[in-house]
Amino acid sequence: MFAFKLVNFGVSKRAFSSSAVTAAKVAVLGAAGGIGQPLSLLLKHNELISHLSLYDIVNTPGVAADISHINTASKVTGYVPENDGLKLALTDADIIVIPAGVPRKPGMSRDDLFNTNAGIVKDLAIAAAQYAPKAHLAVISNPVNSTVPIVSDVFKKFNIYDPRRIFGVTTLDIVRASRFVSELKGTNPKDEKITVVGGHSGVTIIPLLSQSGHTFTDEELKALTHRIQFGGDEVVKAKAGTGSATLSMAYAASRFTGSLLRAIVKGEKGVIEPSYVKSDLFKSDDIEYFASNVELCSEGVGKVHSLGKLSAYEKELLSAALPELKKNITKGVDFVANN
Ligand SMILES: NC(=O)c1ccc[n+]([C@@H]2O[C@H](COP(=O)([O-])OP(=O)(O)OC[C@H]3O[C@@H](n4cnc5c(N)ncnc54)[C@H](O)[C@@H]3O)[C@@H](O)[C@H]2O)c1
Ligand SMILES: O=C(O)C[C@H](O)C(=O)O
Repeated sequence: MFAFKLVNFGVSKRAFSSSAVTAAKVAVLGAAGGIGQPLSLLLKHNELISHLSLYDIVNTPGVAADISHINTASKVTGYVPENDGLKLALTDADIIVIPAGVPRKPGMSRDDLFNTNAGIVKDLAIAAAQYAPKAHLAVISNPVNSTVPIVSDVFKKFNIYDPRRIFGVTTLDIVRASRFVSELKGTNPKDEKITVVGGHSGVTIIPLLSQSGHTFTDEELKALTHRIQFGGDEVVKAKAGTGSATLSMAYAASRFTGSLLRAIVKGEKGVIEPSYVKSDLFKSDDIEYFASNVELCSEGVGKVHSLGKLSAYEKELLSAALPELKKNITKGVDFVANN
């Protein structure tokens, strides 16, 4: 039995009213997990966060107590399900980041996680719809291609759906792509701006290396593309049954959340992050969600960028991705319709 179910550390008050946001409450759901802990640590350093609200089904009081000792200004609270923990974690949240759910083991696809994670994400989306209907949601839980449609369709059922506020976090694909290209070209990864579009699993991950400013041999292009598409598998294999990417993902999610905060809290213009969002880019193929560069604004999604000019190879990758993406989206939509 925990000595306390709800912990509330720190003294700073929520620093904004609905009309003038100067800092935000960010809730992390799944905060005691492999991603949740380092993500919460990184978010504690973000000065645009006034309140970091940590929720998990276990161990959150300890994580919150630990992080709360870091000498940055934000308040940290930790919740478990008892005593209305989820409601308290979500109430007044401006951004909800969701890394709750099980990770892959070697030999599994992200879609193999669907049976467990779809229900977790659906329940958390229902709670978000009830307690923080205006929040921006950043979904990390896999399979992202399906969990974003799940959140969206739950919100439609609650009549609070605003597609500008729901994001699938695909930043890790871009982080990896820039790192892998820099390793090959001997450049600083920070200078590499690699566009990756599509979805977040295997063949649905489409790196647009023709737009990178580099030239590659056919062999390099195929090897790089494969590594970017299956970078997650590289980590799953190396972790040998103990999980998937957590630290690089925490970095990626912190970057994404930081960008969103700059847009919604500071009103900064021209903030572009790749993300899997409701998109009209492939509407004619009956595909409702697609990852591409997204310009963020105070309402969330500002402008969904088009893909630009594709090489013949990238057009082939796109043709392989679209049917898989459609299948993943339909699976999420059907889950909400039937459960
Ligand atoms: N989008 C991406 O690029 C990306 C990258 C890496 C991992 N992931 C995915 O993120 C998810 C989490 O990965 P991880 O390594 O942190 O897993 P983990 O098992 O280490 O942590 C998951 C946490 O979720 C918690 N949890 C389970 N059910 C919950 C619920 N109903 N409410 C709140 N919390 C709950 C668990 O208690 C656990 O602490 C996985 O689905 C993984 O595939 C996505
Ligand atoms: O590979 C996984 O299952 C986790 C994540 O989606 C990743 O890309 O690392």
